[in-house]
Amino acid sequence: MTVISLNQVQKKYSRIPVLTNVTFSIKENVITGVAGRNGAGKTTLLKIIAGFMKATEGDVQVFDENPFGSLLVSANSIYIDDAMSYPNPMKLQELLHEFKRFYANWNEELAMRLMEYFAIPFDIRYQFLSKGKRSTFNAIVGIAARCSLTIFDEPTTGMDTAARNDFYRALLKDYIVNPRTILLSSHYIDEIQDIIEDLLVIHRKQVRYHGTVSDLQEAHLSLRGTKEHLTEGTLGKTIVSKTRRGLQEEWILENDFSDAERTKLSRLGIANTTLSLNDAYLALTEQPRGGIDDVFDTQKD
Ligand SMILES: Nc1ncnc2c1ncn2[C@@H]1O[C@H](COP(=O)(O)OP(=O)(O)OP(=O)(O)O)[C@@H](O)[C@H]1O
Repeated sequence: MTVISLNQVQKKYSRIPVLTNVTFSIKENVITGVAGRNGAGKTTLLKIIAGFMKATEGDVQVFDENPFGSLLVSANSIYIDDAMSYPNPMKLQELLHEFKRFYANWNEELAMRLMEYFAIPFDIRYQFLSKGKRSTFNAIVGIAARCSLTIFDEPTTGMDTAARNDFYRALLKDYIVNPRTILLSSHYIDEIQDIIEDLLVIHRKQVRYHGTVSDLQEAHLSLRGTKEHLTEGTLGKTIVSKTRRGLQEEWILENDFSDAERTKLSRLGIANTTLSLNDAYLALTEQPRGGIDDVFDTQKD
């Protein structure tokens, strides 16, 4: 069953477009990573899906309804980010009590066990928690709510490495037993790659990629060699990026090489490897040509 469906969605802030022609759909019970450079439009997209803001144009369907103002969507979804706010006077234990009333699938025992594991005091107000502990508390709420649609927008902001690892592990363990549709935005692809099945990449206001992690990795090839050999071996190919590596260069290209073309690469002494997910993602979203090297390159050709 399709849980989220966007068709030709556009979003403008004060007439300035930040999302254009966004079309994709997400099936039930899949964990999808949402990635993109700073300012790409991830938060805007996630808030449109959560029903917090309206798209300027296009059709948005969540659980077969327009999420904006939908009771069905708000009752079955949770949106967690680092800007959560709760009523000031309430202590965490009182908040947890309220969540139990609000979220139909709330698992109190799990919430309590996670609070204890992450050493979060119950008898304190949210605003007095440290930055990392706030994120951890929000993450616990996101997991324990067990909503059919769970949206985490950069949930690990401020968490230390151990807490980040534990959060992703807890989320995955709970998801395996209680599958739901999860959107998880992060700038750290390495951290989420073991738990996501699909990746949605927003770039230049549009969907640059939506598909499986493995398909993305196979879509590109990394080649290392001298500039002359690389130029000869990649004639007519689409070059995504070029980076200096000492005396050699690393070029990332779209992977449409035939067997004969790969043989030619070997003959020229060019090493070819598939990319890590993070490198494949960077290849999609970095500037073409030399990237940051160009800034320092005073001898451009
Ligand atoms: N309320 C707003 N009014 C005007 N412009 C906005 C507003 N909110 C966001 N923007 C702009 O919309 C664009 C997308 O912002 P958004 O927060 O969705 O990006 P993001 O991908 O989540 O960024 P980041 O990775 O830095 O968190 C940015 O250029 C941002 O400056």
